[in-house]
Amino acid sequence: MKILELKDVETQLGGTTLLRDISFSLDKSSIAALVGHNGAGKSTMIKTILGELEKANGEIIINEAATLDNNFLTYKKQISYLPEEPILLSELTVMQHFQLYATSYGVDEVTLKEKTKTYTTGFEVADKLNEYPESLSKGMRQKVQTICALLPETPLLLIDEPFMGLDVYAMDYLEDLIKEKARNGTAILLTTHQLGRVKNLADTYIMLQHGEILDQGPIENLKTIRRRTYDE
Ligand SMILES: Nc1ncnc2c1ncn2[C@@H]1O[C@H](COP(=O)(O)OP(=O)(O)OP(=O)(O)O)[C@@H](O)[C@H]1O
Repeated sequence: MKILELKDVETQLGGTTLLRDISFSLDKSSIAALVGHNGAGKSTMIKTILGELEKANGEIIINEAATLDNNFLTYKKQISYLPEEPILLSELTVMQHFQLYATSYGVDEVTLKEKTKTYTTGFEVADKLNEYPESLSKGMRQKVQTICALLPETPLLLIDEPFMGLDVYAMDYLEDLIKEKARNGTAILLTTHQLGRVKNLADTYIMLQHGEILDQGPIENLKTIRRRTYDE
């Protein structure tokens, strides 16, 4: 079953075309890596799927039904998103952030409690639940934002640079969690520059260059791509 499908998507901003002729799909339980040089259009693609950037042309379909055009709320509720930079609120404690995300996505109290315990222990932030974002390190804020995105069970999870700012132990833990999410049915699209790590994580890759898809296919094929095209 296709969880996400893009057909001939084009995104423009201020008269400039940032993405053109973007077509790909993601199956249930699959992990796709969006790769490419700085400025290739990876974050733009994520923001277009989220509806933060308005597409100029084409179609984006979730769960073979909802689109941004025909049912915005149903569409949005099926996506969980981990941004490149944490966007935490200075007025809320760590636990209040988790409660906010849980409430927004209808995660029940028991599940919230269980997941909070598991994830905060795994990411070594269990003693930070009553802290405010200002008193956390950059990596800790990233961990809190990561946990927020992992709390809901949505069909689609979008992750912009999942390993940014995390220590090696946290990266390994997150890799396991992403794999577990996929096993449970979630389709995951992640952007990354860490090709070595993504080869053990993703099933497929989509390579962007200057806002267009240069190449896509099974992750094994990434090994054969010339270093000139994408330097490891
Ligand atoms: N707000 C904006 N206004 C104008 N141009 C933008 C804006 N945001 C991004 N762009 C342009 O869109 C293109 C794609 O940028 P994007 O951030 O999607 O790249 P990326 O592949 O995510 O890069 P990186 O690996 O550096 O994160 C770049 O040419 C960038 O200059």
